[in-house]
Amino acid sequence: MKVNLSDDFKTKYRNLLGKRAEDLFEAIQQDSQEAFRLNPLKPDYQNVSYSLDKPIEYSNIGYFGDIDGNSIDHLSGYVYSQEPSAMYVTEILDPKENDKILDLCAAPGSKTTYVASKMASQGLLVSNEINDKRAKVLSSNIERMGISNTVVTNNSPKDFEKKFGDFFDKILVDAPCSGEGMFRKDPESVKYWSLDYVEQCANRQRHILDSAYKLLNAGGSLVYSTCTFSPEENEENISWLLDKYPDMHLVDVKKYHGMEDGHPEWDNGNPELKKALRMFPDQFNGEGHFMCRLVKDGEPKTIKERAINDGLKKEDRQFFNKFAKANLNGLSDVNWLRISDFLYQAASLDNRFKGLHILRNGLKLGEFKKNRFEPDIAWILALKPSELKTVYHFDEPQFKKYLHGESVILEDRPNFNKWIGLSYQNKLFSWGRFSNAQIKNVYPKGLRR
Ligand SMILES: C[S@@+](CC[C@H](N)C(=O)[O-])C[C@H]1O[C@@H](n2cnc3c(N)ncnc32)[C@H](O)[C@@H]1O
Repeated sequence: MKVNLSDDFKTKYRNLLGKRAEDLFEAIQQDSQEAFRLNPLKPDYQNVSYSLDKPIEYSNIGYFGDIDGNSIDHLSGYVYSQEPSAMYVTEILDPKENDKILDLCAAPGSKTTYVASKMASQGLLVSNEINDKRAKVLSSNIERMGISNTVVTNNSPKDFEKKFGDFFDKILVDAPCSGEGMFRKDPESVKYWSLDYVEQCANRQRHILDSAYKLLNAGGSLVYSTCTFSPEENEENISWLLDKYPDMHLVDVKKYHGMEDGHPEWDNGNPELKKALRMFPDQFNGEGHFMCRLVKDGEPKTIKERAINDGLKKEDRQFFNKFAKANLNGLSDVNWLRISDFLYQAASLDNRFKGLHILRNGLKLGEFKKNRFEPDIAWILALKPSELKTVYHFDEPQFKKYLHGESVILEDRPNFNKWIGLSYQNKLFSWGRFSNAQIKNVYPKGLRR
């Protein structure tokens, strides 16, 4: 589909880029670059049905290629579709296993799920999204990828300031922007673009950056990224932050083939801005992006957790242990948390979260029903086959039937325990409730196809 670039857009970029602007306009009319990531949180994670022949040089889990949202690799969280430029944002954030990380604009979750996959289920990741519908999508993507160290919140960045103060080691602001770098991926988005819209976005981004500064511990890193070319939303906002907060400074990030320096001449001429990174689709094999990493001066403060009560009732452990004894090969010691009738393996028991709108705190293990415990899909997506007493491997017709919402009859009438893991192509994707030679369908209605 042709992208209809407005005269204002063309004039603006002819002024900034000179003759090169024509190459950029031409690149915007080409197909966008498809890519995907593997998920190292899964066992045997390279076992996917997609070709791994075209690796992305700066990511050890990223590959060029397209994936199918109905494939088992996708449904079981072994792959995540993400275009190549966006992958580099997580690389420059450089998540480490015991970090406390805040992603302030996280939905639908491409960067956050990459961050979590680098933290190996350790530390704490808070994935926040201000828009409630988008926050739900974020939460389901986190569930699909089997992530357990993440609290998903649905708040404005400002809501965190009083509660958390300078709590976080690393913060990602992947800001809502005018989206110029995504025009060819989403040609409809060009309709919203105007010179005024760029200004509005830049203004909103400053508010988010201001919160991010306040939430960052001394010595911590802030990564700012947009998928737009406009200097107002990029270099100008970084200059604004550096002027307002002199204890912040830009640091160099490695630039691979086709990645370019930031443009000081599009702003106040400060040569530091060259440390930022730009990707233009006429030079780089990906969509348009801007990103940079800033560090806050000083020695990190020690942050102590202020633990809340886990909310478990007396009989909860009894019901849960009964379930575990019958269906699992053991149980590791985790932070339990009961919220209404649901049991979580909490990512955090810190009372700083009190009053925030939390969609998910860690891993939802299941629900207490009358005198019993029933496991949740989120849990199976985070378990390994070796942790379950019984895993039943479906063939293709059985898999399709189950995915469609039907039960599956086992002619050989095996003698299984009640809750079994279901796998297809060696990937766990659902619980099954076994009774009387049948695997009863418990695949969530919203996921059926
Ligand atoms: C570029 S998208 C984030 C994409 C996401 N990081 C990913 O990789 O999948 C920006 C997000 O910021 C959210 N947003 C919009 N206004 C906001 C505001 N004032 N503060 C924080 N986030 C906002 C949008 O709803 C949107 O989900």
